[in-house]
Amino acid sequence: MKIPVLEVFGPTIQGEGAVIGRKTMFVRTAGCDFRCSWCDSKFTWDGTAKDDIRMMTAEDIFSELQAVGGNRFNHVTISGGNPALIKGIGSLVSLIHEHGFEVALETQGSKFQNWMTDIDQLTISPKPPSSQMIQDLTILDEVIQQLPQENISLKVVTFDETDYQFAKMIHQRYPDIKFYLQVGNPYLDDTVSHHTEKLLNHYERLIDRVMTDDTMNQVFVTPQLHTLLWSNKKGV
Ligand SMILES: C[S@@+](CC[C@H](N)C(=O)[O-])C[C@H]1O[C@@H](n2cnc3c(N)ncnc32)[C@H](O)[C@@H]1O
Ligand SMILES: Nc1nc2[nH]cc(C(=O)O)c2c(=O)[nH]1
Ligand code: SF4
Ligand SMILES: [Mg+2]
Repeated sequence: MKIPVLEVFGPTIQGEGAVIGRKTMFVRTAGCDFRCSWCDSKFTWDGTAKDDIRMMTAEDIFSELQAVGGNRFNHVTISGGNPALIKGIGSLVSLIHEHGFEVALETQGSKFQNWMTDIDQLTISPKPPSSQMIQDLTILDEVIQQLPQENISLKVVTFDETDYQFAKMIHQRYPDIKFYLQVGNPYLDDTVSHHTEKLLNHYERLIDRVMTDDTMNQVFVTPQLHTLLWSNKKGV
C-alpha cells in the first residue's frame, strides 16, 4: 500500500506537545479532510505542492529516513495533512518499530485507523472556532475511546477567547487525558523572519489567561518551539 509523501526531514526537534524538544525525524503526508483558516501546512492540501507528492511504500520511506537522517535518530514523527486518512501508515509504523525506534503522530481526531493504537505518542488536536472548522465531537469521542489513554494527548491551538473556551470544553470532556494549550501562530510566511518577539507576546497572554483560571490547573501551556526559532520555514 502506497503513502502520499510531501516531506521527509530531520533530525530536528519536535516543536510541539507532549514530547516537545525530542530529537526526531519527520514524515509529512499529503491531503487533509480539514481546511483550517490558519493552517501552517496549507501546501499539504491546497494544491500548490501537488507536483511534489510522491507515492511511496513503507520501505521507500524508511530508506529515505535513513538516507536523510543516517544513524542520527531513533524517533520518527508522522504529520500532514491528516495521516489518519491513510490506511498504509500501519506498515510504516511496524517497520519503524522493527528497527527499535519510537513513532509519534499528529492528527485532528476526525478519523480512526487501527494502527493508531500502536503509536507511542499520538497527539490529537481538535480545531477551535477560529479555524472555521466544525469539529464533530461524536467522532472525536469514538476515536478517543479506541485509543490507549497513556499514549495520547490533546493539543488545542488557541488564538482568542472563543478558542480558549473551546479548549476548556475539550479538556472538561476528557479530563483524564493530558492536555496542551498551544499558542496560535498568525505569521505564516515561510521565510525565516523575526516573529519571535511577537510570538512570545502571544504566548505570554495565553499563559496569563490560564493562570487566572481555576478550572485549568492540570494543563500544559506551550509555544511552537520550532516556530520561535525558525518561523514557519519548511523542513525544520
Ligand atoms: C499542520 S497540523 C497536521 C496534523 C493534523 N492535521 C492536525 O491538525 O492535528 C500539525 C499541528 O500544527 C498545528 N497548527 C497548524 N497551524 C497552526 C498555527 N498557525 N499555529 C499553531 N499551530 C498550528 C495543528 O493544530 C496541529 O496540532
Ligand atoms: N520541528 C517541528 N515540530 C513539529 N511538531 C509538529 C509539526 C507539524 O507540522 O506537525 C512540526 C514541524 O513541522 N516541525
Ligand atoms: S487539520 Fe491540520 S493539516 Fe488539516 S488544515 Fe487543519 S491544521 Fe492543516
Ligand atoms: Mg508544522
